[in-house]
Amino acid sequence: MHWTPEHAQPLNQWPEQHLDVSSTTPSPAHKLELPPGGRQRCHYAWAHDDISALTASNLLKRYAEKYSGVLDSPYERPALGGYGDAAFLNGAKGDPEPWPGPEPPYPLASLHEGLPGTKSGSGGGSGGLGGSPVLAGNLPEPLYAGNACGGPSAAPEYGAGYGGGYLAPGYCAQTGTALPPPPPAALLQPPPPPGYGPSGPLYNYPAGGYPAQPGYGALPPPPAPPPAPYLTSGLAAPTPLPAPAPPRPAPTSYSFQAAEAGVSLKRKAADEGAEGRYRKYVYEPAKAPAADGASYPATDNGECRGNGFRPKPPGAAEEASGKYGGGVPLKVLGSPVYGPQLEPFEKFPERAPAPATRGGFAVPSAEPPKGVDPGALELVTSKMLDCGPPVQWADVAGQGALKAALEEELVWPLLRPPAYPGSPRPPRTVLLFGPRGAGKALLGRCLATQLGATLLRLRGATLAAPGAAEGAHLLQAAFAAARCRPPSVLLISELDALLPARDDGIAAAGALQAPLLACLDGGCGAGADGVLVVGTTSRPAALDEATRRRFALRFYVALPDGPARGQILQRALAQQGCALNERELAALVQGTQGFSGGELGQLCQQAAAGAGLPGLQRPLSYKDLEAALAKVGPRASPKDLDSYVEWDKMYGSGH
Ligand SMILES: Nc1ncnc2c1ncn2[C@@H]1O[C@H](COP(=O)(O)OP(=O)(O)OP(=O)(O)O)[C@@H](O)[C@H]1O
Ligand SMILES: [Mg+2]
Repeated sequence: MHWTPEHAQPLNQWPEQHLDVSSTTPSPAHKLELPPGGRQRCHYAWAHDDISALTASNLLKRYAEKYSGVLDSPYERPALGGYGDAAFLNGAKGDPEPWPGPEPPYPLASLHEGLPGTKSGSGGGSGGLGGSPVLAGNLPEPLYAGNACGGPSAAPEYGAGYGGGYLAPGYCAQTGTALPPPPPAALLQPPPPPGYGPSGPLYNYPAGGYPAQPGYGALPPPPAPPPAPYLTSGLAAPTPLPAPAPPRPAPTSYSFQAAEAGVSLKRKAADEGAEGRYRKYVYEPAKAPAADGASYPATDNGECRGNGFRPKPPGAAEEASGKYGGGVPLKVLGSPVYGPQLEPFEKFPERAPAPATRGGFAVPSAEPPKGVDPGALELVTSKMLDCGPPVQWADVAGQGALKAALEEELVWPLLRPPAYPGSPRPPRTVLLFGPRGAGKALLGRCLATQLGATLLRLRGATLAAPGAAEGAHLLQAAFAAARCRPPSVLLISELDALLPARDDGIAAAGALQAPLLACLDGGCGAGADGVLVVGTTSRPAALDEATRRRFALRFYVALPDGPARGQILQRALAQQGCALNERELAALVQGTQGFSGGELGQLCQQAAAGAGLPGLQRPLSYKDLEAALAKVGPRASPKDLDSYVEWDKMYGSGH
């Protein structure tokens, strides 16, 4: 880069051509800033305040080049210190007048005046400042593109805010700090790595841009970095971020739901139109019994199996209409195969037979009990063993809450194996108290059926009749027989007959209490896990505390309510061929209020006896029953019923 005289231009034209002068009229502030007597030298000083930062930077670079050219010139090179800024830039060689500011300003006019190249005009001279147009023309275009010295336009990348108009009217030019010249040594240093600059951390973007953050859309493009006016020419421009990623497509995670919604909506509309509120259920065809004889295979874990209906499985409609139904609409398929059985009394679901494994309740006893007379044991077994038909829960009319309590608190704990070795034992004694004929013994039989146990029945009056010694002997034999046949249920009715409070003249009354308590302690203790003792009494108040505490559960068996009475009557009359209409049955239920189950049975027997129909020559009529009502009545008084309720509140287990 050498300056030639033919390319020289008048120095007074140079600033206008090569500086980004946006205004030729200095502002009043600038005028005031001019030093006295220095207008000629510094009349362009205000102009560089108005140039853009990029232009000033490029100008600095250019000056640096010129410094470098001077240093590289073949002429006798003065010492670097001989080009002191003060002397050189002020245009007066040897001018010792220092600039006031800490950093020298750019008095361009004085600079040109002091250029040695302009005076010598020798070819190959150093790059004096007057040779800047030549330098601009010789420099590669990209290096100086856009600058005020050689570029076609003056910093087009800057907005209006950088054009000089941002200066406030009262702005005072900082002559010493406007544009500090960078040290030439810094310019001579090797360029830093690409992408690194003075503000490297700020603009040191990764080559590929920032990766998109998961879960968010494309990041908005960061603000474009300014063109780094102070970067050296060899620095690479910051890597621009890639173009904003196209907008993310709509989330597809709901495509399944959307597709399903389309199908399900269609199906829903069809089902609702065809089946209405029952669209969720479908007839389940009968399944082949499992190999082990169970009604349901073990792998079938469907819900609501007992009632024969189950939630509609996918494709079940097609199966029903195609594979099983043969196109027959679902609503004409009839009742389900596994529908609930017609319960004679109330809708208490019939339970499955007792399972083969009875948990801790079944503990077989191999050897006969010691100390028990074999004759007595044989007598008890033959006389007291109940071989009646099994009694299911549905055979007991009414008593829904009581049956549920018995099942949950007695049957299930007994049938369930112990949770852990030290788990508490389920109750082995239960007391059922209530009016006579209320169904206490019936419930005892039902418990034996549910437990799959052998039922042994004892009556307190029967035990006490032969005397205390004989009664105790029989009592011990009964418990021994129960232990020999586990699981077994020992049903002791009229329990109060064994207690001393009884005043019916039986001599043995009260004498059997001690043997009873001893048998309860031994027969229902840890050594007799397979025995359940069910005591019943219509006089719970006769039980002393010791006897009462021997029974872990105490349930009140109340008289049957209206619906239960109707069911008991229907069953009893059906056995005699009597069929009452609804009105007659309702009137009969109304007229038997306060009757127990046993008394309702007596009523039907009395009606048949009164009609003189021992051989069922004709069915019973309502009039026969009306006539029997005059002879059979409830025995439990309201006072007695209140006493039961009170005792139940005090000692009952509740249900
Ligand atoms: N809830 C009931 N459902 C059907 N039958 C019943 C019901 N309650 C009582 N019975 C019938 O009444 C009769 C007497 O019942 P049960 O012997 O069980 O009464 P109880 O309470 O034991 O009387 P008691 O106190 O005199 O021993 C039985 O034939 C029984 O079938
Ligand atoms: Mg009884």
